[in-house]
Amino acid sequence: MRIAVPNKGRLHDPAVDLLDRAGLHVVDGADRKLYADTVDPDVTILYARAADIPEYVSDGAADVGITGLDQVREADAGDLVDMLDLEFGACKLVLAAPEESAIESVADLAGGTVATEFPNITRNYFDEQGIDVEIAEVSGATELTPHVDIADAIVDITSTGTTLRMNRLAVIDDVLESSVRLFAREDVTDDEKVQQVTMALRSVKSAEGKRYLMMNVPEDNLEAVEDVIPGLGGPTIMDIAGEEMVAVHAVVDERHVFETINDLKAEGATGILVTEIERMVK
Ligand SMILES: Nc1ncnc2c1ncn2[C@@H]1O[C@H](COP(=O)(O)OP(=O)(O)OP(=O)(O)O)[C@@H](O)[C@H]1O
Ligand SMILES: O=P(O)(O)OC[C@H]1O[C@H](OP(=O)(O)OP(=O)(O)O)[C@H](O)[C@@H]1O
Ligand SMILES: [Mg+2]
Repeated sequence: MRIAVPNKGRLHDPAVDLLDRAGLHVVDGADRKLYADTVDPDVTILYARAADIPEYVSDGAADVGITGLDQVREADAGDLVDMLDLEFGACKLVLAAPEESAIESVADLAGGTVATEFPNITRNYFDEQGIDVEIAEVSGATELTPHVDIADAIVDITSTGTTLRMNRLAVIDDVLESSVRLFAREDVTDDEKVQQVTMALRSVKSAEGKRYLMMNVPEDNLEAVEDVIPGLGGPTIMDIAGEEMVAVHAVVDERHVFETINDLKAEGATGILVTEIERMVK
């Protein structure tokens, strides 16, 4: 089974880090190599440009790929199945025009020109709106084009909004919300290895933002303690030999840890430990 992973750019490090946390450590992955092995002899990595990954997966050079939804939509590369939202690389494709221009809605662009690195997404967007525009494909610095009379508006990626602001461009409409996903070719979604890799990555995502609480609780207060531990199924309770205390383990949302610990202390819990969780396999 082969996984296509971004070879450089902003998606490379988080993708490799995620595979690592899923236990799929890359071995012998020296810089600038095309392929790398992983600790699983049946799983190899193919390093490719984020924009090429959809095509590589649909053509069979890899079976699954890690790349942005924007890249998959732009590639129009056969039927890729969105297996899992990996939740990094979040950004939006937006339609934007110069702040001082007369363009205030999509309709104002009829007969105009829109510059973009995403001609297919842009074409589909305007087709759906029933608005006829010329599309000027560029390969970067899209934000400059409206200021040099190449285009009236752009469709481009924004995340913090800094680049749009610096170029005095106002958002007219959201075109696509994107984040990095695990994609699989349709014919391999049920393969055992594909399922195993998906499960491993999902287990890392499930553990993010969760903490493991361990504590000792007087037997008599157990019910009260169970009441203050929020959600995620009942806690695990273990007898402590020869004592009138029980050990309680539970998974809680990180956001609730501060409050929960205060509540637990009030109910007589002692020796409370809070630890991170690497993976949660359901
Ligand atoms: N602010 C952002 N700008 C660009 N891409 C982003 C941003 N936030 C998330 N992404 C995602 O990263 C992808 C771009 O990956 P890419 O490998 O091209 O990174 P890069 O750092 O822009 O490298 P390059 O120098 O090749 O442009 C986008 O298609 C999108 O899915
Ligand atoms: O909303 P912001 O946080 O400002 O991010 C958006 C900018 O980031 C990307 O460029 P990138 O840094 O990838 O440079 P590039 O044009 O060389 O790809 C993208 O093309 C936008 O220009
Ligand atoms: Mg870029």
